[in-house]
Amino acid sequence: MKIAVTGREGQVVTSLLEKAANRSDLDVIALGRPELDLLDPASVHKAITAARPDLVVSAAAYTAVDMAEDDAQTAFAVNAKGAEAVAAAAAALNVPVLHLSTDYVFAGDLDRPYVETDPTGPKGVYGQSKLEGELLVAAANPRHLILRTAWVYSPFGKNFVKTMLKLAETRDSLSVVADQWGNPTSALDIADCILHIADHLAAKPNFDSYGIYHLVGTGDINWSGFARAIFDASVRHGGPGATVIDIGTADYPTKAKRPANSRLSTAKLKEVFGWSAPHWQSSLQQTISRLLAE
Ligand SMILES: NC(=O)C1=CN([C@@H]2O[C@H](COP(=O)(O)OP(=O)(O)OC[C@H]3O[C@@H](n4cnc5c(N)ncnc54)[C@H](O)[C@@H]3O)[C@@H](O)[C@H]2O)C=CC1
Repeated sequence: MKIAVTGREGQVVTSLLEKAANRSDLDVIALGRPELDLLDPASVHKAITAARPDLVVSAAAYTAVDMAEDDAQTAFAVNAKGAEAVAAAAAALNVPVLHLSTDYVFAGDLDRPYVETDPTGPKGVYGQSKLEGELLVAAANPRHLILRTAWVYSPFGKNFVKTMLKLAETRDSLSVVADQWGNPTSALDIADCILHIADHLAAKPNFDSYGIYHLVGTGDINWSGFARAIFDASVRHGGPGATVIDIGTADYPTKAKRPANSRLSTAKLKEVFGWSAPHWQSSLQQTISRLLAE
């Protein structure tokens, strides 16, 4: 099976390439700039058509949440029109598209994990652009799986885990928000899930449960609890640690507003695809031990 994935250096892309390297039956091709630029829909069509994949994974995005507040035009061009071009190129080849989306499509004011059918209500430009992307992807390709994920970390790229470990090299204590809750998600687990879904689709040519799915790590925590777990694991592996001080969102102003409750229910993913992610604590241990060994 040949899978084309958008982007070259992203956390999810890199994880997918690494996981697929263990599978001789899979050929994953990463398509990124300059050949595939989400700001240039013609380049998207050209690159995907030339790759002739059996499945397209749409993982590249404008992910700078705070910068997006001042650069809505680029965020929408990449996350909405760019995503639409990826889905349309897949549709033209008559193949499914797996599109990554986000918890930020929700306002975060519910007091339970969000299910796929809950009303959306993004609080910032990034979330609005990703929501628009979901709608355009769904309209462009009936064979779409929109995978909403959240709180992604990995040994690759930029993420909260790497930032915390870096800060602990020079700081004894750190203030971290305690009133935002979510499901930490390893990009390597996202890659496992994508490959599981790819196998599922290949085995079931008549699959018809296309639509939106939530894909996050099992278990939830707030950011300060996540930071403490990172330092506990780091110290256990001989790495740096720091004391975490709980603060409120109001004490840490950011340009873009974040949802207080980012928790996503993954029951639908488990029911339809028979897959669920490991507990976030076990995936975190693996990432920390790997980062500290590097
Ligand atoms: N990182 C996170 O915490 C979360 C990420 N997501 C979504 O998951 C997906 C993957 O995220 P990550 O791997 O963490 O992102 P990342 O920021 O690590 O990588 C983004 C990738 O997109 C590429 N890219 C950006 N602009 C592009 C353009 N104009 N043309 C072509 N490529 C372009 C970058 O080069 C990079 O390879 C994205 O759709 C993101 O919106 C959803 C929820 C949380």
